[in-house]
Amino acid sequence: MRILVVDDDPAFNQLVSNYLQRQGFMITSRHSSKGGLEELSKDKFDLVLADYKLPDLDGLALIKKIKSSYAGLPVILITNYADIRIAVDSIKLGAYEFVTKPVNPDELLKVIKQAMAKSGTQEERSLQKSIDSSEYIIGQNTHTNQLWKHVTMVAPTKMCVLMIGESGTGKEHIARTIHKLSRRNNSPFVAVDCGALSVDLAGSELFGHVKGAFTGAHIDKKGLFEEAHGGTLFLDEVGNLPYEVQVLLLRAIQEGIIKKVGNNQEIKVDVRLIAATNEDLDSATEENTFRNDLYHRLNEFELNVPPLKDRLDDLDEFCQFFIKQACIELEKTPLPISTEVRDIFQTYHWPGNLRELKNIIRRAVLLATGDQITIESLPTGLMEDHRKKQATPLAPANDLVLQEELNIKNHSQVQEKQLIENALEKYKYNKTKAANALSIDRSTLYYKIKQYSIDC
Ligand SMILES: Nc1ncnc2c1ncn2[C@@H]1O[C@H](COP(=O)(O)OP(=O)(O)OP(=O)(O)O)[C@@H](O)[C@H]1O
Repeated sequence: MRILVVDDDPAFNQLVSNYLQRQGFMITSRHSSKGGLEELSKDKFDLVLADYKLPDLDGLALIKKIKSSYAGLPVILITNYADIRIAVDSIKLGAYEFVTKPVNPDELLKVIKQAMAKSGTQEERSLQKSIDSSEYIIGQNTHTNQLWKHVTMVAPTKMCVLMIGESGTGKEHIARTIHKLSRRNNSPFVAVDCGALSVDLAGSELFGHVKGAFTGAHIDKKGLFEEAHGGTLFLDEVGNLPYEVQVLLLRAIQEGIIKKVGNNQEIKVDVRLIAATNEDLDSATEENTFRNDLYHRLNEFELNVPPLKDRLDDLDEFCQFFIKQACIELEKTPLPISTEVRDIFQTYHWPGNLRELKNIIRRAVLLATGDQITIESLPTGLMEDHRKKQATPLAPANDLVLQEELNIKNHSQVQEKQLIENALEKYKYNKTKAANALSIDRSTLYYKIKQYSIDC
């Protein structure tokens, strides 16, 4: 395996090169970006290790150049910890990882091995089969730009993050990105669907059990907390957690100590928690279905993830991204979407959000026969929705009267705001009832209240 080291500090360069050679790698080292790029044009490498501070182009500019000519080649950036923003930018530009100075050789070796395992050999890369599923689209939308800023700010901390958003908006993707941008990125990211944790099994799933603890416990088992030790535990659909399990979870978070089922021995765990919900947990605490203390423990930092229909300005970028992914997976040549399809996408309300868009595009790429994606490759449900919308034009805003069956998903932003205000007023600011009347879930209502700065 060949590694290109680009660093202008001769002592550091020598040290890293010697260490990696001892680990069995073939090393070529250069002291500038220009030198590094020359090497890449002459020879094949499996990985580039680049310092940020270089005498000509800086590390970020170097990553850009490498990614434009050798897309699948993993690059690891070396920065000072004080340069955390640069490190974050490097990930956005496609770096596999960043390592901070002073470099711990074992940590470096681990990251290099992970990068190589993920990207495969030069031959595999040249087949362009690898999909970088960790790529994160920030988009143009003001709200999602702000969201990205918050993601990068909270990532390096140990704060618990609570994400609120509809299904398919990208909550797990954000959780993985936070983990990747954190200092825990060399330890595991473990995800659990809380709705699937039954009262009977939750203790054993979260904290593990010892052999003989209950009927069927034939061997000792590690729980999710232990598996995520040193890393991040992602609690998806946390609102579905049975009440009894919430108590167990709170204790584990507060004390950082767990006990396996059937054993009294205390085990210390170091886990960062990220939770996600598509419910309004605030109301759930009022209704006593979610513990208030757990809610506040998880909600040290809140992120609101908008539904796709509220970030349609990002739709084109997501389309391109998902087309690229689908084409790599299905071994097809990238193709654009027709203007007609684009118009349909722009007026659709996307109840399944990014997941729905990704699936529709994947299907369309598979079915496409010509040189672009046309309406023939769209699912019938989407086309029917479009036809219905065309057949029933919207009533002018001043004619609108709130009706129980009104669905706000079909209205413009001005109309939407008015409808939400009317619904809130009608139901005396009871958000559950207002959301029901508007046929949206409570997390969307909360998001919209914030979006339109509605006073309630
Ligand atoms: N910012 C993004 N950039 C690129 N892809 C994204 C982004 N956000 C989401 N995706 C992709 O969209 C799909 C849906 O995202 P994800 O599974 O994270 O949604 P979710 O909100 O966690 O859904 P659920 O609540 O149903 O679990 C995934 O395939 C994910 O990779």
